[in-house]
Parts: sequence; structure tokens; C-alpha cells
Amino acid sequence: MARDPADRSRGTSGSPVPPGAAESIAPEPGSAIADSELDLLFARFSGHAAILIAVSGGPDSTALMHLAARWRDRAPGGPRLFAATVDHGLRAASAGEAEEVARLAGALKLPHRTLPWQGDKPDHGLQEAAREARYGLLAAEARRVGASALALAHTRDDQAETVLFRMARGSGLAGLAGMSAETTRGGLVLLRPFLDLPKARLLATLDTAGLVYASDPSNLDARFARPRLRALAPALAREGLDARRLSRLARRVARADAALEAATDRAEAELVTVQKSGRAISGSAFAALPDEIALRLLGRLVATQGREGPVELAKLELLLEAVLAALALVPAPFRRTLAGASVTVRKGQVLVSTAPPRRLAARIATNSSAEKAPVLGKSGPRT
Ligand SMILES: Nc1ncnc2c1ncn2[C@@H]1O[C@H](COP(=O)(O)OP(=O)(O)OP(=O)(O)O)[C@@H](O)[C@H]1O
Repeated sequence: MARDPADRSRGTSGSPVPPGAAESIAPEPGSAIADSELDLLFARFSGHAAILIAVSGGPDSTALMHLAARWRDRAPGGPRLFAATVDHGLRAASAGEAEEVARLAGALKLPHRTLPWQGDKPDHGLQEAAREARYGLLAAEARRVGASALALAHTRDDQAETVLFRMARGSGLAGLAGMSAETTRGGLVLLRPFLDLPKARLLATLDTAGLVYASDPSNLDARFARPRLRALAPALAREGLDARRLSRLARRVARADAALEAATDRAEAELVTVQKSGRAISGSAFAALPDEIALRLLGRLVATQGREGPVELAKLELLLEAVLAALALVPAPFRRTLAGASVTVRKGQVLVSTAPPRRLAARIATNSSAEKAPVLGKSGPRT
């Protein structure tokens, strides 16, 4: 699950669990989870009347189902718990694995459903398509059972892998902040109670409880980037780049990212004026902002005016450079389009408005001799 513009609401402020709390309670990296740890681990569950647990049948989510049921049994009166398994139908073993989850759920007194993925299965981007379909099926099931939250079993090792993966793809700070322990997507709260726990502790818990789990061979398939990164993990850890450090980095970046977002909120409230043709900011006030805040503010305006979603960071950085150069150096008017938004610098103002549809824009460009503004970029490609 990527940033995910959806991952913006981190939900850490006023939360019952300080970030990193589970890490600090871990007695030993390889020990089973004790009953005394459950209240802290599942503290975020308490505010919900019903929660759907997403269980693939792999070790982490099998441990999640087992521990959540143990927590519920110790403290009756908490949320109602449900479980669901998506059968992607991509491996011969998947139906049997879902049946095994259903059997264990029954033993734990958790209502369970298997959700088959019946849509088209693309040749390219299969993992991404499966993830999207899985989320859609689980969100629909959560609605069906009246759950306000979906619990996922991502661990600290998954967090570390996500940070590495995003680093390799050139993510900005928002991406390097990794996944959050609590976030909202499409009205559904996503909870990740194990985000600070090493996977080794879950394996020890399963072992102690005598629970079996499935092993998905695609987790080792070197055609996919994540398994390749996973294979590098031991060598990276020997150099100090282990899961604990990477997830700590993610927490620190998340904290800085939240502060920068708050500063951008303030700049937006103070500087942006609503005009008939779009949103405007005084050029001198815009140029005086710290670059990172100016970048985020420009990104927000382009995203809302362009209506094509979040803009790719590298393109936004180029646009900011050009706008600042136009404000500092170029006396002539300036206009560029990116992701469906048009950015103009004129009369000491930066104006961001919705760009005309591309065909119309081309006609205006060829027919109009009045529009002399140098168009430094072409219509913004989708990001
Ligand atoms: N097929 C599935 N059905 C239901 N939930 C799933 C499924 N696949 C993944 N999830 C949920 O998403 C989380 C992250 O998925 P990921 O693919 O990283 O885990 P996994 O390899 O399936 O194994 P594990 O169960 O050990 O987490 C899982 O922990 C689980 O909560």
C-alpha cells in the first residue's frame, strides 16, 4: 500500500499508542508475544465497534488473527471481530489455504468469509492489480459486516522493505515515511498493530501456539522487486541497515513530513486567494517561502486545479524551479501546464488554474496571436 495520498492522515496525534511503542515493549527479538503485551498492541482496536481482520493464511496475518482473538477473549466487551481471506485464484493451493484460514477462524470463534477475485488478471502489473482488487474486496466485506476498521498484519520487516523499495524508486519524504499504524482510506480505518514488531516474534508466537501457516512462493519470486530486496536484507543488516533502523528512519521522516504539511497548511491559509480563474499567490510571498513549503503548496494547487491527482515529485520540482526563475529573472509573462493545471506568472502573481482541454489548448495556441506568453512546457503528462 503506497502513499498513497490516502496514507496522509497518520492519526498519531492524540492516539492511544505512541509511535514505536510496540518496539519498546519487545522483550527479545525472537520471543513469543505474551498476554501482558496484548492491551498495548491492540490499543487502537478499542475505539471500534467492529473490525475486519485481513488474513492471507501467511504467518503474519495468521498470528494477527490468533492474537486478536486472544486479546478479545481476555477483555470481553471490546469490538466484534471478523476475518476474511481473498482468494486471488492465481495458485493451485490458494483455495485450500483459504479453507485452512476458515477452519482456524472457526476454532477461534471468528466469523470468516473467503472472497474470490473474479476480475480480469493482467499480464503486466499483476501484483499491483491483485493488491488493488484485494483492497476493494476487503473494503466491501468490511462494509457488509459493519466494520469501521480493517486490520492488516504488516510488520517492522515489511516497513523496512517498504522504505527501501520507495528509496529505490526515488520517493520523496512522504513515501519514505513508510506505512502508518493507523490511517484512513475511503472512509475505512486501516490498522497495522504489528508495524513496530519484528516478524521473528510472530513466528515464535505461532510456534509456541502450535499453529501452521501457508508459505506463498511468490514471496520468494525473483521476478518481483520486493522479494529481490528481501533477499538483500541480511547483507544490508550486516552494514547496519537493518529493519529496526529503517523503520526508525520511517518514523522520523513521518514526523518531519507532518510538520512540513502543517507549515504548508498555514502558508495556504495565509497566502492563497481564490479568484474566478483559479488560485493566486503573491509572487514575492511565494518566492520568500522555504523551497520545500513552496513545492508542497504548488503541488496542492496543481493537484486541485488540474484534477488529475497527485503530481509526480520530479516534475513538480522542475516546475517550481521554473516558477522561481520566472519570478526572479524573467520580466516576460510565463505559463506552463502540468497534470491538467496551468501555472502562470504575471503582474507579480502566481496563478494556478484548470488548463483547457488539450485539443482546445492547441487551437488557442495556433489561432491566437494575442497570447504571447512563452509556453515553456507542453501539456502536463499524467503523473
Ligand atoms: N489474500 C489475502 N487475503 C486477506 N488479507 C490479505 C491477503 N494478502 C494480504 N493480506 C493482508 O495484507 C497484509 C500484507 O500483505 P502481504 O502480502 O505483505 O502479506 P502476506 O505475504 O500475505 O503474508 P502474511 O499473512 O504473513 O502477512 C497481510 O498481512 C494481510 O493482513
